[in-house]
Amino acid sequence: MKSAVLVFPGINRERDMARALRLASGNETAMVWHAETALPKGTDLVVVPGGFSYGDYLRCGAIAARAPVMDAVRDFAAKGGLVLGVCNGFQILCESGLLPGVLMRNAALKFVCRDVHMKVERSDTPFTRGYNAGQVIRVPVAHGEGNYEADEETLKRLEGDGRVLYRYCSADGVVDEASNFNGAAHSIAGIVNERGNVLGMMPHPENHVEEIMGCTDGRGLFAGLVQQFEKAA
Ligand SMILES: NC(=O)CC[C@H](N)C(=O)O
Repeated sequence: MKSAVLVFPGINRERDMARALRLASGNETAMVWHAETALPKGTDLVVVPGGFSYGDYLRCGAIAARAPVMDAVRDFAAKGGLVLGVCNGFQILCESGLLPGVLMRNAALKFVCRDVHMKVERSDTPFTRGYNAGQVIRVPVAHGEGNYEADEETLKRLEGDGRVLYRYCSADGVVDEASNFNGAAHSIAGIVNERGNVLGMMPHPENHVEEIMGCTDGRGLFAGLVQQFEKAA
């Protein structure tokens, strides 16, 4: 699997992401600067990583969404290429129109940095095939604007089409107000676009991939993506 990680000024998780991708795939990852107008030839997966692009000015992700490289990402996605956005990456994908909805300030208006749990809603997608449907995984979050919101019609379509792939829950899988730490509509942690090739999620699976991190629950996402390309080869 050939992956490309985008780099914007203020991003800080790009190396964690590149490491997780390398551990899973055995290949080096291309780092692509925001001012580029093309992606490396043969790219299978584009990752928009987490951080504080452009200092979170205006709204998280609003400026990065207008960077030159995002036109190339839009073309790539339009051709069916896989795009993964994590945290600030999810915000950038929403701001760039690749995903519906918006990430608002966390309900308690505080930055939250801790481990949370989320449920994998289905396992028959490139972004979840490394897990079982209904599996509960532990993942870190670190964000101030993770409260996913969309209009009623959009939420209905997301649910009806099975496009909510990850949902916040308790350690034993209960989806309720208590486990919905940032106030997201329908406890949404991650969604895909209509075609199913663009995923945005707030938690950081790349930070739970090695024993030394205290948890390896994030591995499934990367292993599943690698499997996807092994299958295609
Ligand atoms: N870890 C991140 O990507 C943080 C995203 C964004 N800066 C926020 O605070 O919401």
